[in-house]
Amino acid sequence: MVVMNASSAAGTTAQAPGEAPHRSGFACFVGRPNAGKSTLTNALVGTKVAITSNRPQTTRHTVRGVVHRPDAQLVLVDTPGLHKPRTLLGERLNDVVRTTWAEVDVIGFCLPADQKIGPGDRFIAGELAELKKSTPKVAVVTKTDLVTSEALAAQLIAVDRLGKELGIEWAEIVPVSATEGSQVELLAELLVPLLPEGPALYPDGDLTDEPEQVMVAELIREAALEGVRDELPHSIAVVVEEMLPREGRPADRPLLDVHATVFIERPSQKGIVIGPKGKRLKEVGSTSRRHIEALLGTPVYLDLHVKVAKDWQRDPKQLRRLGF
Ligand SMILES: Nc1nc2c(ncn2[C@@H]2O[C@H](COP(=O)(O)OP(=O)(O)OP(=O)(O)O)[C@@H](O)[C@H]2O)c(=O)[nH]1
Repeated sequence: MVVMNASSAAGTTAQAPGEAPHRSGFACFVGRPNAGKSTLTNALVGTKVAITSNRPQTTRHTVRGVVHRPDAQLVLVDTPGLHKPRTLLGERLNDVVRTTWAEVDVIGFCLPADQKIGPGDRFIAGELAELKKSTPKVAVVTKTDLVTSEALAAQLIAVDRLGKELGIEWAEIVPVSATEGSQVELLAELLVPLLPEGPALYPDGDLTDEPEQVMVAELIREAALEGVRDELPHSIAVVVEEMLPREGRPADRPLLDVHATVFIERPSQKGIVIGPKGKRLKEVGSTSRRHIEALLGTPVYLDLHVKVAKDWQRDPKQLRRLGF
C-alpha cells in the first residue's frame, strides 16, 4: 500500500480500539547518515524522551525510545550504520547490523525527500532485499517539509521503483516530516499492525531507561568510593536525576547531560567526598564520566552534586528515593 497524502489515519482502523489485540515489538530505522532517523525517533516517542539509549536484559540492542499507545507498544532500537565494508572490522560491523535487522519485527528505511536516491541508499536497499521476506519493510520518506508536493510525489515513485527493481515489497511507503510533526502519528499507526500480538514490554510511561540510569549511578558510586571505602563504607548513595541529550548539538557531535547527586549521611562526610578545594570530587567526576561514556558510547557532560540526606540508611522514604 502506498500512502501518499493522508493527513491523518484517524478513523481508518477497522477494529474499535477495545477489540483490537494488543501488539508489541521492536522496530529499527535504517538509512544513510543524515537521513533523519534520530529526529524521527524522537518525534515518534514524543518530547518527553529523556535518554536515547539502553541495553536492557531482554535485548542486546540499544533502545532509543519506547512508543506507548493504548493498542500497542513499539520499541525503537538502534543499529550501527551499515556501510560499504572496506576493512574486516567494517564487515564485522555489518554482520552486527544484519543480525539486528533479522531480529526486529519491522524495519523503517529512511530516505530524505530532498535528495536523490544515491549509491548509499542503494547499498542499504540491496541489503534489505537480502533479508527474509517475512520482516516487513516500511519506506519512510523523511523531511517532506523541504520539498514541493511535485518533488515529493516524484520521490515516492522513485522509492516504489527502487523496491520493484530490487525485489523489496514495501509494506508501506510513508512520507513524513519529523520536524513539523507531519504524518508522524500516521507512521505510528501504520507500524502497529506490523507488530506481533503481545503485551507491553516496558512499564507504561517508561520513556527513560531506568536500568541504564542505575548503571550510571553505580559507576559514579564506585568512583566516589575509590580510596575512601574505609572512611565511608556504606554511607554513599548516588541518584541520577536526569539524563538528557543536549539540545542544539550538531548530529555528529552529540552530548549527553547527566545530572547526578551523591548522597552522604552526615555533614562531616562532605569533606571526604569533595576533598581539598574540590579536588576529589573533580577526580570522581572525570573518572566516572570516562566510564559512563564507555558504557553509553556517547560524550557526556557530568554535573555532580553532593548532598546530605541525614541517616538515609534508616529512613524508608529516603531509601526508596535512593533506589533501595
Ligand atoms: N527540515 C527537516 N529537517 C530534518 C527533518 N528530520 C531531520 N532533519 C534534519 O536532518 C539532519 C539529520 O537528522 P538526524 O535525525 O540526525 O539524522 P540521522 O539519520 O539520525 O543521522 P545519523 O545519526 O548521522 O545517521 C538534522 O539536521 C535534522 O535536524 C525533517 O523532518 N525536516
